[in-house]
Amino acid sequence: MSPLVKIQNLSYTYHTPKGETKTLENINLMINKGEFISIVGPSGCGKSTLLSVISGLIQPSIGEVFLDKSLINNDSHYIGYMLQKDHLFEWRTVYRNVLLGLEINNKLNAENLEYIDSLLKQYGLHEFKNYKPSQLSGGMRQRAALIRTLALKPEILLLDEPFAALDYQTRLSAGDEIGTIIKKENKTALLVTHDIAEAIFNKKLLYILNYIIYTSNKKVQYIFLDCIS
Ligand SMILES: Nc1ncnc2c1ncn2[C@@H]1O[C@H](COP(=O)(O)OP(=O)(O)OP(=O)(O)O)[C@@H](O)[C@H]1O
Repeated sequence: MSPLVKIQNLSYTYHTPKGETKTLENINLMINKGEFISIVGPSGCGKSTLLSVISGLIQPSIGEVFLDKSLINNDSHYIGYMLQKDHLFEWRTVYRNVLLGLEINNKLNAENLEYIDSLLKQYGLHEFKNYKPSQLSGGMRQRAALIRTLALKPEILLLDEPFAALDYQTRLSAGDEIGTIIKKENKTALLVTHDIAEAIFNKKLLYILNYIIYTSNKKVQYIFLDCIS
């Protein structure tokens, strides 16, 4: 089976009038379909940069990133991005927030609407669909943001510290919930975080092998956790 994402000898350097910042150096990584990978590293080590490269928002300085055997580009429909802030719009109901990606991409058809309905029902938001985002808890908001992302049926989800804005207790439960949804929907996901505990939030999902990749400016270490339960 060929990997869904293949990163080969990736380096990235930012160039600004003040100079250059070497951010990623010689990263090699393969992500198979259905895998959940966590990338852990301290602030500033290049985690968000790595996601930006994988999503095609920026091009590698050196190296290549393949998505399903093709070089990535920035209009790929393969990618769903979930950020620290949920970016739900307060002037829209939960339902109209969840529809937003489909609206923008002109994909509001019966099949997709049915899919959204089933996600809202399965993940406990259906009865809140006419609420405003401010009437939801932090964890519910993150679930709504995830459903908005899933609506476009991305092949891979890029999660950039999606729980950082939540309080500790909510972060734990939202982490579990989001991990369960991703597993149930059989999505491939890449989570970046500086929080080791968050990186293994999917511990209940009986993954036989879970990769934690620790990135730093100069090196990448792979830590393999076996049979996390
Ligand atoms: N647009 C940019 N222009 C110049 N330098 C940048 C730019 N974006 C990020 N950097 C630099 O690249 C390095 C890595 O930044 P990045 O945001 O990828 O790290 P991170 O690990 O995601 O950090 P955090 O956990 O704080 O979000 C930092 O030194 C940062 O200052």
